[in-house]
Amino acid sequence: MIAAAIGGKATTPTPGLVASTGSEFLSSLPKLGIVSVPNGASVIYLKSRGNLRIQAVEGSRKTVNVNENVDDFDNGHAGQNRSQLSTVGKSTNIKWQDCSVGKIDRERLLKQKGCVIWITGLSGSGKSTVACALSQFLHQRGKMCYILDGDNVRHGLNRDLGFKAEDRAENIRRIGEVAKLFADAGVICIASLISPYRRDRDACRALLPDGDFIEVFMDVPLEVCEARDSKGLYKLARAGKIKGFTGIDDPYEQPLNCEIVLEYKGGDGASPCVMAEKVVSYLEEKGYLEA
Ligand SMILES: Nc1ncnc2c1ncn2[C@@H]1O[C@H](COP(=O)(O)OS(=O)(=O)O)[C@@H](OP(=O)(O)O)[C@H]1O
Ligand SMILES: Nc1ncnc2c1ncn2[C@@H]1O[C@H](COP(=O)(O)OP(=O)(O)O)[C@@H](O)[C@H]1O
Repeated sequence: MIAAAIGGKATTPTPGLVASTGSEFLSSLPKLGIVSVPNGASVIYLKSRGNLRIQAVEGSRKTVNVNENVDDFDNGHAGQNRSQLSTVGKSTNIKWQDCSVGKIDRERLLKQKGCVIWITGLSGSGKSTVACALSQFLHQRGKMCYILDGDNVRHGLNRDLGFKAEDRAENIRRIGEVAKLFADAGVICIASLISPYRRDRDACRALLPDGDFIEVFMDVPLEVCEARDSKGLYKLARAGKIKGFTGIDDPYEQPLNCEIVLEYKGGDGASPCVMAEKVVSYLEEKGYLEA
């Protein structure tokens, strides 16, 4: 019955999927559980706000995807009720260590709500500039924020990664996980990286409770980014001296349903400050600047 509720008969459900089911049946389930579905995959689910949310799926032959996000979305205390030993990816026999001080407590202290503002776009589209302007505005208002810039994180945590597709995917995954920790700390985390693949961005979105992942698309034409070429990288890419450069000979997949689009308009209307103010207004409207 659980399998029917979350995965149907033949398909493997994906992490992040939310399935509704009868309330009586739902109340009979433990908060967190593992169940096998008919095609042999194991599914870890979490009860959240009257629904079942898929946390991780492991196939019978290979791991489909693993998402260790088992935050308790109902009370903001990460990991509550995770009392059993579990397997996450290659880690076996692990147990969540809980603490009585939770996300909500930290948010009250900071008078804000933790979230992730994920700025995606081509190189030269203005991601870092907007991230910095946004950080300045928030800081001036007494709000705690932190920028995870792709370029900067590649100087440390992600120094072992290059720009081939699987390295970019791992870069995005790691930054997504770190951003999630910042949000759990109550911080407004601004992630600014090209993140060219929709699937990878969506996987980061699935790590967070609904609403807390705010995707911002820098909608700037390639010609404009290339004309800016502040680092001279487009020139090198056009000359064939950099292979696999996003927008030139590597793909960029635009968001389909992002929360905010910052569109290049030319002239005064498109200054980084105006763009950052748009993000601040969104945060204000959605209640992220108060606890
Ligand atoms: N091949 C290739 N493609 C795109 N970008 C390249 C490449 N090689 C180096 N750079 C520089 O690295 C910065 C992008 O790093 P990211 O971590 O944001 O990229 S990604 O999200 O993993 O795709 C990017 O920074 P931004 O210009 O700030 O976007 C570039 O300066
Ligand atoms: N809104 C804007 N209008 C005009 N120029 C901009 C704007 N935003 C950024 N720039 C300029 O474009 C260049 C690239 O910006 P940057 O923030 O480094 O982009 P990214 O982080 O996406 O690579 C910089 O020289 C920056 O000053």
